[in-house]
Amino acid sequence: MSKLHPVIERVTDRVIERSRPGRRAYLELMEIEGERHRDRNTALPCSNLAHGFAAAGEDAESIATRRGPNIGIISAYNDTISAHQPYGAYPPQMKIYAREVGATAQVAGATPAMCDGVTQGADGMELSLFSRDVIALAASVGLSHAMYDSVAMLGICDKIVPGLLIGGLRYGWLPTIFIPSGPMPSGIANKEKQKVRQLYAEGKATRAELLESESKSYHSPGTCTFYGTANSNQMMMEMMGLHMPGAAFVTPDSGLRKQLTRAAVHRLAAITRDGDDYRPLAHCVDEKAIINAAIGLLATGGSTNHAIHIPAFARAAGVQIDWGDIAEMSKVVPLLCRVYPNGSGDVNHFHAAGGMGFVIRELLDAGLAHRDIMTVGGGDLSAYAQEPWLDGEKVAWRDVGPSGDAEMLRPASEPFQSEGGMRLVEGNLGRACFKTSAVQPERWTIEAPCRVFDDQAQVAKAFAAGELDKDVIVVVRFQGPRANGMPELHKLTPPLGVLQDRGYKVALVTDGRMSGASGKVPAAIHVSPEALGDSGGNWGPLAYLRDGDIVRLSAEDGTLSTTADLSSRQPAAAPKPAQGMGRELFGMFRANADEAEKGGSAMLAMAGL
Ligand SMILES: O=C(O)[C@H](O)[C@@H](O)[C@H](O)[C@H](O)COP(=O)(O)O
Repeated sequence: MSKLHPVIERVTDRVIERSRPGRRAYLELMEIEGERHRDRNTALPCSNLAHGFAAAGEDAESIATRRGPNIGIISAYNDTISAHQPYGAYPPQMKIYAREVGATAQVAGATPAMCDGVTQGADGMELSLFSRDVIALAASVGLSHAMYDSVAMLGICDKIVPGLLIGGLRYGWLPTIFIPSGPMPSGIANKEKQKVRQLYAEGKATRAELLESESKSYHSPGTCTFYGTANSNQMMMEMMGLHMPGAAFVTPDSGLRKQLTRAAVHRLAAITRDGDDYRPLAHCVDEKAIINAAIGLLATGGSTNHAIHIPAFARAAGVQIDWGDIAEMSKVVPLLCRVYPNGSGDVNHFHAAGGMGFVIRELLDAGLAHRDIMTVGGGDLSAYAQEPWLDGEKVAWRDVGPSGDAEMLRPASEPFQSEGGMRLVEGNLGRACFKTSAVQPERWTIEAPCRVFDDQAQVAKAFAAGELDKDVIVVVRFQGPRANGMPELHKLTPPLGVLQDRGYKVALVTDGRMSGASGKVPAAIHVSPEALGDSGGNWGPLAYLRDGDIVRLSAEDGTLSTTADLSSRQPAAAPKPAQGMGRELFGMFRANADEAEKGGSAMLAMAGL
């Protein structure tokens, strides 16, 4: 068995040490809660219990007499978001699978699920990050019925998995499995789609041509096929051992998908407190599992959104991890994958080439991931270094061979880069993330005069007027959690991509987010502290920048700085919080949110986590 890399060991020890009081308090609470709910039927008075099974039909008696485990399903189903559309059919099917092993299943609750693709560049995007916390709250409400012995989480997309995980972790005495439904089949190549978008941005393609190309990309139920936030979530659930092994990227209507879901339900009946293989979520998600999630992100060049979500869900488990920890590991975790936007193939091609089983085997063999974590699949993370297949009617697992496509997936001994896909940049403009995996190394350093904007629409206008046809660092500020909920600014990619292709040195600096689908243009994102002042009147450095200031952004030497003297300036006036599209209702989330590096969450901050 390979020895753990000393840097991974050092970072893990540091995270364990830093988290000691929080982790202890969390585990103590979970232990007390688990004991209190050990026998849910005596814990719940009869009238309460009867309310809970009144509509359970043929399962009512079993629930009433506690004949077998009762699985709570938290579903983020809706049929507008393509990845979640298949979930509509899941609960009735899951109830049948539960009965096969003497268990029952009930839908404990539903959560919202928003699609960042639908809301990209639109007002609704300002609710997106906070929707993660709404989902955590909604999951918590569902589980508060206290009727369950284990939990099935039905959620895939960007904020949904982190939100479900945060909610689930507060019920961490319950064993919990995430059940994905898989990617849609590949449509038009993602690079083709981007090309048409750039042509449209330049006025060289019509709206009809653009819509035709987009509909060839987004064309059926299932997760979008680029390696963005949703698919990075799936990767993380594998790295943390919270899926059935290898469930991430099996297409929605395949027989294998069905059998994986069936196996997950059977497993949920087997790993409860009453059995002899108890696997509570609180013990599965420990410091090592959280470190594994970050390592997976680095090794695969995953979504930058997880630089925000990992610290957030870690807090829900009593663990503190920050960008310094992730950046230190990035120096030794090699980049093993090139999936669009970091390459040209999509997640279906990635899966066919060996997928997550290959990545996990390589990381484990090179001592770059923690093997000794408690997983839901059984045993430790070794089970996830395999791939599922159909042996007759049943799912079985087998070893993964060599990479089926060296342009997309490489062994740890011959990686695409000797380091991971993300770097920390910092200086007198703050601290930010730079996703290196999608950017050509010759663009890792950009130094140029900046143009400062207070929203993305102003950038589009300046681009259309030709004002950005030069070497420029585009600063988009007042996009942090407190200012406007920290939207993704992915709509900036086509115009900035056009400028880059015209031969200019371009970069983006923002306290907002980019999408997991963003790439190509160098960007310092999630700049912390954000520009908008906090309750103590401390404004972030971006609030003091002016047009023409020289800004240096370098992933090579880890810099984000300006030569301008900001000390004698007043901060710029911040735009007023926007109204409409429900944004006014989210005032309390904005007012109390903490910095992106901590997860950008009012809910966690106010909970004292
Ligand atoms: O973080 C993400 O992964 C994105 O938010 C993603 O959820 C969204 O759908 C993209 O905006 C679409 O990306 P394309 O530009 O590839 O269509």
